[in-house]
Amino acid sequence: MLNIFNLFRKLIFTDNIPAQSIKMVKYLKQDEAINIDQELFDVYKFSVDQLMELAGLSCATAIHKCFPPNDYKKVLVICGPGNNGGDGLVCARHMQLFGYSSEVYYPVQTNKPLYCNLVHQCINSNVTVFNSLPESIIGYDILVDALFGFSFKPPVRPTFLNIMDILKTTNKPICSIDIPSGWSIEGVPESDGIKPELLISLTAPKECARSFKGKYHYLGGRFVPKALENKYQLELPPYPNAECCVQL
Ligand SMILES: NC(=O)C1=CN([C@@H]2O[C@H](COP(=O)(O)OP(=O)(O)OC[C@H]3O[C@@H](n4cnc5c(N)ncnc54)[C@H](O)[C@@H]3O)[C@@H](O)[C@H]2O)[C@@H](O)CC1
Ligand SMILES: [K+]
Repeated sequence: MLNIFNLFRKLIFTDNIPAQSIKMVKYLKQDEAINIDQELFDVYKFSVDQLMELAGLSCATAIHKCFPPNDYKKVLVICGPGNNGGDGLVCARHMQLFGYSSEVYYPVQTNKPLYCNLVHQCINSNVTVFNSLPESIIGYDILVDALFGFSFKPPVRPTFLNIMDILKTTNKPICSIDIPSGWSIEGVPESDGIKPELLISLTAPKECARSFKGKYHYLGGRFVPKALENKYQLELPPYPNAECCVQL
């Protein structure tokens, strides 16, 4: 029902933007996503932690819209070894501030200051961070998948197979940050791949998001300068007012 409504809204109007001015958002290939990321740092001089904070905040906000803490109190955020995992650490901290009880499973940690600080911030915001898998995920209401983002190259390495199996077989709602983990960025997902209910694409959706069949698809990471958007012809949808995420 919601998807039909959104399709109708997209065809007719988007927040008072006339139909003729709406273009389809671009879906990025892996190398485009990597190049845009690099340009944000090298040309536009953003720092990683700046963008990560905005990305993680937009994910927490989108999750709040779809799975509010009154109904989905206890959350496990599963963080991988790269920047996708960093987004997850930021997201977990903001979710705690939003009224969730958040915990983090972060199996492969680095000693880079950025990540040590993010872990420190979590712990000091009453977010428990585990490096071994909790015995059971029965007690959690939602799972946030921040394992792998646009730099993922299949197949999944052995260290992450257990948690990937849990994500593949759980009936808890999964919220995936940027990419549903394990999906190839440009390909079609395997039939036994993870099936998130919410996908928050960051900067712009990636090719694999065309196969997303979950209930909610949001765009977050509202930090793309107009010149960069134009250069890569991203055709981003307008974000409503001061929102940090928008439903696609
Ligand atoms: N420009 C953007 O759009 C921004 C992107 N950010 C996030 O950064 C992510 C990309 O981060 P990274 O480039 O660090 O990469 P990822 O976080 O996607 O993953 C890289 C890590 O995963 C490991 N890995 C890759 N393939 C694997 C496999 N098959 N099995 C096990 N481990 C594997 C790599 O060794 C590396 O440690 C994005 O998806 C997004 O979440 C945000 O932090 C900030 C802004
Ligand atoms: K992910």
